[in-house]
Amino acid sequence: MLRIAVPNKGALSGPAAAMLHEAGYRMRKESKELVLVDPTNEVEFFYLRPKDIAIYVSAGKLDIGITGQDLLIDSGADAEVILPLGFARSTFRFAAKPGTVSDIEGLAGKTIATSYEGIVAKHLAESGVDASVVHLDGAVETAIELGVAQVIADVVETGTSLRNAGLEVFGEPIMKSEAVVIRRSGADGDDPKVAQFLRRLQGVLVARSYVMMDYDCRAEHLEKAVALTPGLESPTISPLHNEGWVAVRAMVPAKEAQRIMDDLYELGARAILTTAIHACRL
Ligand SMILES: Nc1ncnc2c1ncn2[C@@H]1O[C@H](COP(=O)(O)OP(=O)(O)OP(=O)(O)O)[C@@H](O)[C@H]1O
Ligand SMILES: O=P(O)(O)OC[C@H]1O[C@H](OP(=O)(O)OP(=O)(O)O)[C@H](O)[C@@H]1O
Ligand SMILES: [Mg+2]
Repeated sequence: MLRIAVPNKGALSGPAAAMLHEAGYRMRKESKELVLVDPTNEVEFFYLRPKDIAIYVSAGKLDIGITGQDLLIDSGADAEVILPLGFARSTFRFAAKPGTVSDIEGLAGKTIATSYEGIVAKHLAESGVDASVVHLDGAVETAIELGVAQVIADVVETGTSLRNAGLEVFGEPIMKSEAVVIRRSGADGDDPKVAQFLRRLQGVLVARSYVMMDYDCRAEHLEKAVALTPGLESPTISPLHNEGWVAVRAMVPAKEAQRIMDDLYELGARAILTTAIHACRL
């Protein structure tokens, strides 16, 4: 049985559950379930706090886990990223009241509130800045107004939380993050059960970002049409009953599908269709 740590709550838990469901795994029905066995797929899911997942995985009894890259770094746990998952994308930044602190040197002697002490301490040490760090569990944006700190370091996605608190980011982003699959550093890289799990998630990532495109075009336009839809390996070309026409089938990036359909139409292609891909193994 493959033993997998998954986030039990917070920003990562919903999207992680959705991705696992799309990959064909059983999901818990009730948010109080701590462990779920999926015998058909030979996996066991452990629902854990996102911040703790890297620590559990590095301890060795769980094979892999889904967490945030920032949480992995913050924990200092001996685990490594094996697959980025493309959701829960965020940056990690310093922020303060406008006109107070505006660069990293200005942090000297200040108090910084954060839920990510590990990342902040590492960054301050690397920058050679001496500042105090106070740990808060969440809602860090309020810490300045309530006199706990002069600066915060927190996850920023849209910036809405900072704006609502009247704060402004300063300095370069401390790090970028997204959800990732991790394993213990130095774990067996060839474990077939892990490889199969990763292939399933990669299948979901591809299915989400590509569509299947079908169209008919005149044989003399085929080269130009294929240049627009080269597919992943090579498009499938089938003869049509009408002489001089062919049918083309290729995967295209979903984001570019509408532009490609316009270009194909201009070229004389017709019956241009896109269909969603539900799963795949490349
Ligand atoms: N608004 C957001 N947009 C994108 N990613 C986010 C957002 N908030 C948190 N994350 C990411 O989610 C992970 C944090 O998950 P966690 O569950 O600890 O946070 P949370 O949703 O703020 O929950 P909590 O309420 O327990 O603090 C981190 O990897 C972080 O970068
Ligand atoms: O830039 P934004 O789009 O506003 O997103 C970032 C905010 O989202 C998260 O907070 P959450 O809602 O999880 O509350 P928390 O502070 O209690 O963690 C994060 O901690 C930031 O506060
Ligand atoms: Mg939070």
